[in-house]
Amino acid sequence: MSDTTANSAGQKQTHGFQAEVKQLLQLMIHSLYSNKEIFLRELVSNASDAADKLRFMALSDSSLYGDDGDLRVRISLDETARTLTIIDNGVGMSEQDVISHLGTIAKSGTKEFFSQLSGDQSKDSNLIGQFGVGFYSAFIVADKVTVRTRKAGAAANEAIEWESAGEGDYSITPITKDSRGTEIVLHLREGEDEFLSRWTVEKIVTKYSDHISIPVEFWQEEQPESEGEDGEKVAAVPGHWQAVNKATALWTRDKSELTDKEYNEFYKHISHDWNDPLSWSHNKVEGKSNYTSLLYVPKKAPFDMWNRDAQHGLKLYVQRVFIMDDAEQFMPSYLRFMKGVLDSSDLPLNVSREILQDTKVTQSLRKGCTSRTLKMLEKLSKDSEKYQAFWDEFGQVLKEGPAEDMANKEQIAALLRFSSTHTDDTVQSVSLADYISRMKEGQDEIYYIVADSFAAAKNSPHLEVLRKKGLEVLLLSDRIDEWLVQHLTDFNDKKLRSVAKGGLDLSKLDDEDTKKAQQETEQAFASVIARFKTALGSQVKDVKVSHRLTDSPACVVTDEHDMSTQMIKLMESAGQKVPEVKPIFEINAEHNLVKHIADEQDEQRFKEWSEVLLDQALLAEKGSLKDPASFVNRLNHLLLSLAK
Ligand SMILES: Nc1ncnc2c1ncn2[C@@H]1O[C@H](COP(=O)(O)OP(=O)(O)OP(=O)(O)O)[C@@H](O)[C@H]1O
Repeated sequence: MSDTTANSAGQKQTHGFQAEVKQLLQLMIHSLYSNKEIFLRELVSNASDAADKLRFMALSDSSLYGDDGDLRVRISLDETARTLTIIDNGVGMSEQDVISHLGTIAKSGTKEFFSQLSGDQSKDSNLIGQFGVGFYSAFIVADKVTVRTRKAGAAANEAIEWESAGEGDYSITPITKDSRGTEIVLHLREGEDEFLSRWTVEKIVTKYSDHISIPVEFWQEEQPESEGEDGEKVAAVPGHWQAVNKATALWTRDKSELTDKEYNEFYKHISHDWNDPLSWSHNKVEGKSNYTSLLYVPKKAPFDMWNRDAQHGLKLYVQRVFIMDDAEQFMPSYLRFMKGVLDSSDLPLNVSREILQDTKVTQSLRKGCTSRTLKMLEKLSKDSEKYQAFWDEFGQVLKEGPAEDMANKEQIAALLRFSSTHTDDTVQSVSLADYISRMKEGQDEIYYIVADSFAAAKNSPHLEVLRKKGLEVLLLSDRIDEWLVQHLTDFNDKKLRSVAKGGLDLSKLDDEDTKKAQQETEQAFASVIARFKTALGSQVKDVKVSHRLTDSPACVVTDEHDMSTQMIKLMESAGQKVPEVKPIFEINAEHNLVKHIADEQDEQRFKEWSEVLLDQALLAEKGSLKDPASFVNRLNHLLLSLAK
């Protein structure tokens, strides 16, 4: 069966696996055992990728095909030797390729993956699935794997044999291999005889790899001449390789003839994800633009979603010829979690990443894919359970949308979900439309607060009067939120309004009696306010009677057009110089502590109280003080004087 011979000139060398590979192999063998048949999916998937890569290289050098242009994968079983062999005539590997691909893990997210392992087998098996199992899954069922490979364009005697028992090391030997491509021989472990059964293996291949676009073939034994039902002679059929799959690119097939299972398996093939996708959208566009897109929303975020250098994007084909993986030009960054295939008839076959950067075709494809994705998410949002699962994984990325994509701002805003005082729950499930539907009569703005944490937002003194009036407030505490509200200033003609800023005016919602009472308090308190202003001097921009507090004695707010506290913190943490922003100090005239201070006749003591009150308010707002020691000293001094 094998077309290889040992290369007498070559020396066998032994190499150690990278430490992570050893760990991954151990984990895989133990955690994925109950799902062991997936090794076939992984190896057939790699063979199909190898065919795609060869086709791509042959676009510029068709001699790479040699006399072997029909790309395919073959699977053969040998009961006596107890081996299962997968043979492709794809791109193959050089010695260097073999060492770097089959001895190390060169993937972004590797560190995060290993740091998240828990030792719990079922949890870890899911993590491995998400991370991608790939070639090493062969060791779930094999106690020895032999790979023989010859790279396209290399001579027969430049082939390589890689062999390992999946423990600490592997060997590499130069060999002679007559044909191009890769042959992977799995020496099955004791007890894995089911993978020697043609029927079983064929069934698994059909289950997982029906969508593979090249033929997956099994050997069909010779059929001797026989007699038909009516005694007629049926000619002998010689032994031949026969495909068990449809071998057409799945996205070129008609939607109506594709099953969910096929879509799911295809997703796993292109994404290297373990889970089924959450949803997909398959579209053929004809007319001004001609392309087919098959876009998937994954269930789980990849390990490297927050890594700026991580690769993402669609698999690009031009007229069914694979061109590149991770073509990021067709999706905006805030949709970088999307997976899928784009097959364009308008791009040239020799298109490169550089050319893609700024062609009209790219722009129109990007527009099409973006709009398709947003529609898909909108549809998904009708199923609140599924959409919540999506939001919990990818919501933070989608929140980058309004800043990045002005044209689709309103549509993206409709997809956003927040925590709010309606539920007071950390789960972000409130849409802006939900919020608007609950707005009180006379309310024409969407209220929000941005804080460092959910607890800080939820317990902020700024919410006191809004809670009392039954006005809902969005509780924002993700890192991206301050950035989001800078760009998302309104939705459905309703302005978004920070409750921590000076411009908040709830008087429209108050009845005449309340307004009158407020005016009276302001007048009665005018002299106390003047004392506060003198006592605090340049520490504050202004001092006012507050109408937003019920339980707290005081709070600070930023002037409507000043930079918000949260924005200042973000800029400071990014090492940027921020101009000093003085707070407006608001006093709750009804609070007993404030009444006590107002009665204080000693101006020195009044100043101390004012400063303690201001520091308290700053602490509640920012979570820290510039000079905490002085605050503690002043507070202790006052406490002592009260204790006397
Ligand atoms: N049959 C093959 N022909 C040519 N190259 C191959 C073949 N099988 C594996 N490789 C090379 O080895 C690399 C590693 O394969 P492996 O399956 O472990 O990872 P992957 O396919 O890149 O991603 P994943 O681990 O998510 O499946 C591949 O990217 C490819 O370069």
